[in-house]
Amino acid sequence: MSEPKRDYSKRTAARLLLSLLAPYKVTLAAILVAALCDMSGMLYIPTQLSAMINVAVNSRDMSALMGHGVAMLIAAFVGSGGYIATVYLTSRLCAKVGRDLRLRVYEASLAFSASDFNAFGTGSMITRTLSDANVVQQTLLMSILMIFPVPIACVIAVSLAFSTDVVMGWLLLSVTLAVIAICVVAVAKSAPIFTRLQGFIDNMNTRLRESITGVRVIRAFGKEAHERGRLDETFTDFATNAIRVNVVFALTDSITFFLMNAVEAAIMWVGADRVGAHAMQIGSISALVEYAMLIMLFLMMAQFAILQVPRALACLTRAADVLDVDPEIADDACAVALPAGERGEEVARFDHVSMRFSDADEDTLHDISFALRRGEVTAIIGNTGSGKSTVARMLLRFNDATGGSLSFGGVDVRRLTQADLRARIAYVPQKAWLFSGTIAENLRHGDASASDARLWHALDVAQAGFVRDLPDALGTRVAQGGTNFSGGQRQRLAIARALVRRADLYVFDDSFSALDYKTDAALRHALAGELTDAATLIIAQRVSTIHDADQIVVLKDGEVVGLGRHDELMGSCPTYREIAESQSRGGAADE
Ligand SMILES: Nc1ncnc2c1ncn2[C@@H]1O[C@H](COP(=O)(O)OP(=O)(O)OP(=O)(O)O)[C@@H](O)[C@H]1O
Repeated sequence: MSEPKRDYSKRTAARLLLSLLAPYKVTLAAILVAALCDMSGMLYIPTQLSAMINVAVNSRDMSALMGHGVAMLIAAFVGSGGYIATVYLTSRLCAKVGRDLRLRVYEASLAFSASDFNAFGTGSMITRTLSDANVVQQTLLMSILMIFPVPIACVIAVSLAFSTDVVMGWLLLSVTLAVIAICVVAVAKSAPIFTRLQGFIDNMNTRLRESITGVRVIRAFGKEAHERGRLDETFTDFATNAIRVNVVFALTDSITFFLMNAVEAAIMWVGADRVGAHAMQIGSISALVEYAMLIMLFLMMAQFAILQVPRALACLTRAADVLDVDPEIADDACAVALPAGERGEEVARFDHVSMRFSDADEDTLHDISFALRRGEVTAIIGNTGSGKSTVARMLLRFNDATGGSLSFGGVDVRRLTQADLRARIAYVPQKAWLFSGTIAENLRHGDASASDARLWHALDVAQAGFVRDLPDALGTRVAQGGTNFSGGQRQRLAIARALVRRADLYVFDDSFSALDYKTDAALRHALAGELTDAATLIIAQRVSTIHDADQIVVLKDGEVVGLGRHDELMGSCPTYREIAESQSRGGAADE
């Protein structure tokens, strides 16, 4: 499986972040104003406190004391208001950015072909859509609240310290630079580990998913211990790296806490000398201690947030990788619409079509030619792996022809929009997948506006009368994947879902395989009366299922080796005769 193109340059991540923030310029401006109020209020309080102490020590002027007290109160209100507004606006902004990123990645993945999707893997796509977007959202929140105010706070506090006393200014500046240096080292050490951690989450997701969905196979083969070992290895990789990061955190925190206390002691020590030398007033010591504590606190918080930045950049780049993919199947810029009410007799035509999967070395289909006509049933039969499902998927443009052309309604499918094309086709996939919800909701995937009467009619044609016996009938809950129904019931519900749609072409990809012969025959009989106005394509393994088809395409290793009705093929096509005879020997041929 080839890895998608990856460019871990920070510019891609930065560009994506800017495009995510672009719609929220006004909110960003409001956050800037609120943060400035918060910062000014916070730093103004120690300045006023220092002035208050100096007044109390020197003159005991009550009105001056009251003035400083009122100024402190106003600063406290402005600061708190600014802080509340900053947190509120930032939380809203980041939640919206997270939502937008998730939506963008999800929408991009909807346009992926199977091989585009395989290039990333399901586990990684889930991590990129959910966990990565969460990391970006949280880091953006922390960055705005914890990193963004730091330079402003440091510059203001160090300037105030210098204006109070030059020696104290140098002291504060030196400690600030020392803590910044520690932060830089800690970030440099932990950034690569954080980036690796995201890859480990991918691995955990992929393996966990595999072992949960395959739990029955694991139990049936007694492979619990082996599977536990595989998961244990993945969890241990993650834990080992997470511990390494936490050790860096713990060391940095302890050093910074030590420096916080050391700088407080130094300010007291040096400050006492400076006050003794009448170089500054005693109240200024409290202001300087406050400035120092604020700087340390901001730097510590910033350091925690900065450590998340490389991980968030990696997540943004991983999202950019998804958004940068040019989907293998894309709508033509000059796509034409199928003429409304186009009712030509020939619904679709394969004209010398060849198809090679992008990751394959040879063609899966070679030079296929046949037409699907309105009112006719076309069947495809062939050995497993002969390319039957690939033919069906090409009709829906899940894969494009690499040679020849496939037309729908007389127009090359590559010149139609995918939505227009798929709206004309009702498809029952090989694996009958149902969504969590009710039976009615599942059936209305075929047509959202279908009435209950139409749903019941489709269920009757699909031989899914068992729904009538369910206590909640159409309102019966369906578990994810439809696992609360049997394989045959799921197939019939998937057939009914397709029948709810009014289409020009109905494609049944091996959709009768889980049905018993009697139900299979009853279903085909009901379908024959129902789909007289559309083309029908039935892919089947059993000759009995396609016995009455108007034309049967016999596929062998991706080539058409026979085309005709049952009786003709029995005489002219050895491959078909072999399949039919092997089934009749097994008692599975014509009823
Ligand atoms: N995404 C893919 N990438 C590469 N090769 C693929 C891909 N999907 C299918 N193939 C290959 O194409 C061939 C035809 O597959 P296809 O599913 O069309 O066969 P089929 O006749 O429907 O088989 P079955 O009867 O078992 O469902 C197989 O050899 C398969 O391995």
